[in-house]
Amino acid sequence: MKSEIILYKTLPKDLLKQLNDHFTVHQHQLKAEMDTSFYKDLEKAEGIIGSKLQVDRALLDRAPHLKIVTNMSVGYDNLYIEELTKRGIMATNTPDVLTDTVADTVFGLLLATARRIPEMDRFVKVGDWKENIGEHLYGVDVHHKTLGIIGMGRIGTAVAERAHFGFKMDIVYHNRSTNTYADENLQAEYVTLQKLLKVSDYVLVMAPLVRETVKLIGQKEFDLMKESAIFINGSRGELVDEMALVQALVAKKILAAGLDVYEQEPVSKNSPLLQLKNVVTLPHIGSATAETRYQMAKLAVENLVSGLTGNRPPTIINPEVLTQD
Ligand SMILES: NC(=O)C1=CN([C@@H]2O[C@H](COP(=O)(O)OP(=O)(O)OC[C@H]3O[C@@H](n4cnc5c(N)ncnc54)[C@H](OP(=O)(O)O)[C@@H]3O)[C@@H](O)[C@H]2O)C=CC1
Ligand SMILES: O=CC(=O)O
Repeated sequence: MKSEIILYKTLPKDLLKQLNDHFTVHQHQLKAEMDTSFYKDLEKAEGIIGSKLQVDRALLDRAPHLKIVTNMSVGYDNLYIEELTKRGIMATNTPDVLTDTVADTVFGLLLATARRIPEMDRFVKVGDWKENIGEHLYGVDVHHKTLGIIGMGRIGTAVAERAHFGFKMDIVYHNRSTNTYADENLQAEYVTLQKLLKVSDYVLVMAPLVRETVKLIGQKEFDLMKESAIFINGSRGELVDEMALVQALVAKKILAAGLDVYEQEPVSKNSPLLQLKNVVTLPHIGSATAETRYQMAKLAVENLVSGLTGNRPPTIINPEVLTQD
């Protein structure tokens, strides 16, 4: 008999076929509150595949046969990894295949914020371009400035490569450990978080959301930044105290911000961030290109098929479950 699995994301036809060849697939929509039919299928499911579903103890209690949770994203803050591991359930994510695409998005966001590209686009389209623009609409340079990266991992490093080779920027970074590749190849300098905030023209947050990084950047951190600093968040909204960010922007403690992620997603249309001209907002599109989303879905399917056919999933997060009794 085929294993039963839950799919809660749309897949390209060929990948859906692959799943149907191996499993009985129950398709659901991700909702804030999953409905009764989802929980009915969850009772029999050996695998689940999709992204953003909160996999917590309450959900796992309703999934007695679950063997693998396959996240179609690199971030896995929606998964309670310790609990999954305790229960011997595999968890997988999709690293690497999205790194360059997310780095492109982040660098695009940085450029758009510095050079006020969305604002200038509106300026032209509403017919305000009647003579040469004045100084009040000037942007600021990106090349040869200092970029501070909090979270110099795969994506942080790919952003640093763009900054170093393409824009001749100086790179400082903060992690819990040093990044030898970045030190040796990008002349990046490991610094304390305080120093990074003080010296950077651009501050980029690219660390994962874990207990220690919740509200890592708040009022105290914005106070340390330069008045000319541009703040970019490409990781998760919860790493930033959003009210403190609004206050820093309104009080002109920093110059501008570029955001792909928010404390609450989709961001509320009443969020003060949306009223500020010096904020560039994207709808969490870091990896959202057709090619990369396909590669992420392909890797997720590979993880699921491997995990449920007795093979090691290529990007397992908690490999210790494979050797548990
Ligand atoms: N906007 C979007 O669409 C996307 C957002 N993301 C987000 O980006 C994050 C990073 O992805 P990726 O680069 O692949 O992950 P990596 O694990 O490769 O990099 C994360 C980096 O953060 C550092 N880090 C971890 N904890 C801390 C901490 N407490 N303080 C400072 N640095 C820390 C790690 O270094 P060390 O262990 O030495 O501390 C590591 O260098 C994902 O977790 C996800 O949340 C990812 C893809 C798309
Ligand atoms: O936010 C996206 C991810 O892949 O993580």
